[in-house]
Amino acid sequence: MPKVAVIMGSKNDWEYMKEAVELLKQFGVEVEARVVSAHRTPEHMFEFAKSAAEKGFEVIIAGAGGAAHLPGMVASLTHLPVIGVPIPSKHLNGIDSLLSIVQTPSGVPVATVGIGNAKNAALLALRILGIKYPEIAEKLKKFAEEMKNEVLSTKLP
Ligand SMILES: Nc1c(C(=O)O)ncn1[C@@H]1O[C@H](COP(=O)(O)O)[C@@H](O)[C@H]1O
Repeated sequence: MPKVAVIMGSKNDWEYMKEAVELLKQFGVEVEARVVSAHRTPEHMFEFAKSAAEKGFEVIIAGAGGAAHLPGMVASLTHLPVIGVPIPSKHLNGIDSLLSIVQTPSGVPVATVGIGNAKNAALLALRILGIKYPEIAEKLKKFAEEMKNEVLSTKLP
């Protein structure tokens, strides 16, 4: 069973990040979710990122808000794909989070989704896993088909 780590800078990010966890689980992916902060728990972040591949994780999803350094710092310490979720922040509505995550320096890629869009982070992780696991690729096709049918059957008042 593929394994994805879903990390976040604060327990307060869970209200957004739980969406990614739920969707990944629906697709039969093993998920480990935990709070890891580059700012508040730097040693723990280092240890987590350095050992993530050895522990069998194949993709890391990292959510952070404000000065959102977590996804980029984790990406600098592992060769695994890292998907960043900019968490809406109190003062700047997540624009700060988005720019902090998307503007990593050349050489340290973080695939960045929209502000608060943990669902897309999960779907992107599933697409990455789908390269290796045909059953996930199949489920993604079904998911897209269902979404299409839902849109096509929409009746406006
Ligand atoms: N951006 C980071 C990092 C980091 O990047 O290491 N650690 C925590 N945070 C963010 O701070 C915001 C406020 O956190 P609190 O609500 O706990 O004060 C959260 O959105 C978290 O992701």
